[in-house]
Amino acid sequence: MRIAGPVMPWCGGNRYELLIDGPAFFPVMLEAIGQARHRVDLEFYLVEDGECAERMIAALTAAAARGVRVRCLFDGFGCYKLGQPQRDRLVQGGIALRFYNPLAWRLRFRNLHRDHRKILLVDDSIGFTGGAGITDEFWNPHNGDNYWHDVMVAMRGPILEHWQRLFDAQWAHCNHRPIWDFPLPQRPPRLPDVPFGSQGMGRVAYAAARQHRDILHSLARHLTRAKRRIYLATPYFLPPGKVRRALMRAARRGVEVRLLLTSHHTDNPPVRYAGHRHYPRLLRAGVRIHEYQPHFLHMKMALVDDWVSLGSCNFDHWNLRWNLEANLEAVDPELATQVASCFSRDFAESREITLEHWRTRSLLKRVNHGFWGWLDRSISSFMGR
Ligand SMILES: O=P(O)(O)OC[C@H](O)CO
Repeated sequence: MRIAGPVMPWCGGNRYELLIDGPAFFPVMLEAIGQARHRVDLEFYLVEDGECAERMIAALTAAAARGVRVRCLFDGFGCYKLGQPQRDRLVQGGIALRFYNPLAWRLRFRNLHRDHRKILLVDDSIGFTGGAGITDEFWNPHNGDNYWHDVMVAMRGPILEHWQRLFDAQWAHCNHRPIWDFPLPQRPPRLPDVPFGSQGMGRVAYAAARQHRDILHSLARHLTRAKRRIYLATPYFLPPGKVRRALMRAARRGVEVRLLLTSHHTDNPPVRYAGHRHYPRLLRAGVRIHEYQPHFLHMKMALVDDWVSLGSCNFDHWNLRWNLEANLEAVDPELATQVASCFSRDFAESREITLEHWRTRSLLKRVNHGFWGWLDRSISSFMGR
């Protein structure tokens, strides 16, 4: 498989389980590693020293010690808070460790290319993807109630073979041919149609900078065809114009369109402010906007009618320009129900932003929205969006 190349097909007969928040998904992931017999592959953007990484390293080195082949592919920037002692422990524990695009002066803007994927594959038996990183923000067993709100999905079935192909290709390429050396596509990829009436259908949708963006094209296609509902969650709301326009058009034709976004609990206030500049037009078109109150909302998940897309992609123009991303797309009644319930609970714990509320925002907020919005626009046009 060429890394910037083919679109993955749909395949049936898969089973999914949505796992909500670190205290739910990390123990399941660790248990899966504990039961590995042949192979564990891990590709993660964010990996930092702490209790969470400690548990993960212990599970990985224990697997390697009993003869399991363990490979870790971490992003060269996302893991900068993973100290040398932990890296040494991994390597001395028999784990093959690679880094994607470590920072270097000579790369200049190309330092912005990041491997943002979050994938764990264990044998051919179970795989996980979602939005989390291996850091204490997502799970600290000693501090149970304080976490970034995110989801991972556990996957079983033939789709694991496609995830394995994606991982193997990236593992092989990461030390050789950088993504920017691949030619830009002449036209958008040809996406396979969603099969009708099956259970457990799934597809690996991925992005590789501007060279391959099937996550975006697929999302846009589903937004355009939506009939009943569109629920979309992202922590960094800077969607490409194509996505914004599709959301507004859907709302105008009567589709229930609801966004789940961050509140003041965010790790990046400037990005939140920059995204706010899109609120008025979306609200006028009939899009409902909810800001999640209990924690930092970090999940990236879309439900369009019964089609689900969830994984690493924030659906924002920055991620889609520079990053490697990977999402599960699924059409499966059980998963759609789990995702819809997750959204319903989160909407109930959110503050809905209305146009009236928007018009009465403070002067300081207006200045922030204006400044950060202008900066986002200016940098994007400088980079030739
Ligand atoms: O890039 P994400 O969406 O995985 O989020 C990670 C945060 O940016 C860490 O600050």
